[in-house]
Amino acid sequence: MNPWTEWDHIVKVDPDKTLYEDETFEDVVATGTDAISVGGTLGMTEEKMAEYVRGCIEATRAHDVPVFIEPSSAGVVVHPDGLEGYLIPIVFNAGDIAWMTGVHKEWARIDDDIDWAHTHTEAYIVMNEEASVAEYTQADCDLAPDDVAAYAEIAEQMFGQDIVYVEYSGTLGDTDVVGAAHDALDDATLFYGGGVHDYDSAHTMGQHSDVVVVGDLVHDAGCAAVRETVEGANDARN
Ligand SMILES: CC(C)=CCC/C(C)=C/CC/C(C)=C/CC/C(C)=C/COP(=O)(O)OP(=O)(O)O
Ligand SMILES: O=P(O)(O)OC[C@@H](O)CO
Ligand SMILES: [Mg+2]
Repeated sequence: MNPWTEWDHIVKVDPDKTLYEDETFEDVVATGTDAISVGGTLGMTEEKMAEYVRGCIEATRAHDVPVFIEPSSAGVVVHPDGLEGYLIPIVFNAGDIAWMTGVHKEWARIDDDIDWAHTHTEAYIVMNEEASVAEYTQADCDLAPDDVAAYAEIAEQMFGQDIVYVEYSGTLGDTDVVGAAHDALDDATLFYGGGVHDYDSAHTMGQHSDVVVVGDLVHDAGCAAVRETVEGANDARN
């Protein structure tokens, strides 16, 4: 069984940002999140990625919290020992086919060490036009709930995707949109990310998705706030 089918919550740390005050990766693990993914869009380098991934792997060694890399380009993928795997975005509503196959082709061309057994794809639907990721991928964010549901449906049924990711990076999404994607899936897992900042927002989004992803909060407000979101996401499932 795919590990994410058991998850309620992911912390996404961005190597281009610092942790909150003097917090450590151990503090991030102690929030009770189910997995850590390392990724971001802007300012990413292989060095920053390697340093953050190393820190996360060391912090999770004594715990059962897997660490994944979620790359925004082929050049930032590293292969350290102890990494659980790779979550590779495919942007279904991108304005350029590069974000569906082009950069992936390029990755396969330049990286001879791809560990396919631990590489999983995520069918992204990017919904916040203000986010860097929307600009980066020239995403068409002008979508109604039935458009998003249809993208989710084809991602699972035609493209065999096990993860669909409704991405509102930076802002809390529309529950009608998120819920429509959720309802459109049979067995695939719906990740929701964007603007989750407290118990209530995590609980609400957790009720309309399978896994809640929390990003900026860990950098901007710290682990006490993240812990609340873990509780909200857990309670939404139970
Ligand atoms: C083929 C390989 C190895 C990589 C390419 C994978 C693709 C298609 C990436 C497209 C961009 C994407 C969906 C990246 C995922 C990470 C993400 C959404 C980070 C959050 O982005 P923002 O919050 O907008 O960016 P900042 O926080 O950096 O402003
Ligand atoms: O940073 P936030 O707004 O929490 O978004 C989380 C994640 O979906 C970003 O890729
Ligand atoms: Mg961000």
